[in-house]
Amino acid sequence: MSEKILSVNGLMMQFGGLLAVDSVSFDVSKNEIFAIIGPNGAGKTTVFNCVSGFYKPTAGSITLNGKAIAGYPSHKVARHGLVRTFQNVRLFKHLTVLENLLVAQHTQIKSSLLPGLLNLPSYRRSERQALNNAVKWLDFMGLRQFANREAGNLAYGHQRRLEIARCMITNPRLLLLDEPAAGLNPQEKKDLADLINQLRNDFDMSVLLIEHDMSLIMGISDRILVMEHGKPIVTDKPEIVRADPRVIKAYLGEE
Ligand SMILES: Nc1ncnc2c1ncn2[C@@H]1O[C@H](COP(=O)(O)OP(=O)(O)OP(=O)(O)O)[C@@H](O)[C@H]1O
Repeated sequence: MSEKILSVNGLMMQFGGLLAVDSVSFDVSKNEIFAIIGPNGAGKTTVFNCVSGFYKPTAGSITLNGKAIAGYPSHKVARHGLVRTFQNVRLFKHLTVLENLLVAQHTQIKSSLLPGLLNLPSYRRSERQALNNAVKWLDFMGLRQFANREAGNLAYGHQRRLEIARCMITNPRLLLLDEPAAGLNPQEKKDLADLINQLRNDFDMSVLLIEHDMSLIMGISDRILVMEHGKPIVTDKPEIVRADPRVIKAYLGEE
């Protein structure tokens, strides 16, 4: 577990007079599940937004698979193999479940306009491939029976799984999950933990996640970065983080 997929060094993000992220550095290795935790307002989402291209950091470097990506827009970051989910599920709610997975692939299909207009075999082939891929992911996520339902009408837990499927269908090297357990019931949380582990094991990728659910985090993370007031406190294995007096102090009164 040594090859680095992501390296963040000296990351800073300032909003007016507020330093929301201050000197944050960490690496995510190949096949690693890496979590960022911390009390509300610690700067976790801001780190995510910088890494995934939604914010241009004030300072610091972000390297994805050897490529410097700080300041890249999110679609370009995605093309380099980093995709993310959001705290509030973001799907095309009026499209069907299947259509959501087809649309996700269209950002990747490289065919030019002409083959599509002329309905050439190369175009039909890539459309067929996209459909097969979508069905594969519906099966994997246990969502096939909902293929033709509007995404916005799915149960919340299923919407979350669809959002993850929409990320996975682009074959990411690094998947960012922003509070994936929020709003899930205990059984769905357990299924989510199994799913995250399975994705990491079966698809040769890494996972970076933010989560408030401590039992989920402690159960699945290889390493955890704890932040407080924009600053990193400690980065280590779950059992060490759990016993660290600085972490306990940061969380006092929260848990
Ligand atoms: N776009 C923005 N403009 C101004 N301030 C912001 C912006 N985004 C975040 N902040 C501020 O930066 C700080 C860190 O916020 P951030 O959302 O990153 O924390 P967090 O650790 O993700 O919190 P939570 O666990 O509640 O989601 C907060 O004080 C927040 O108000």
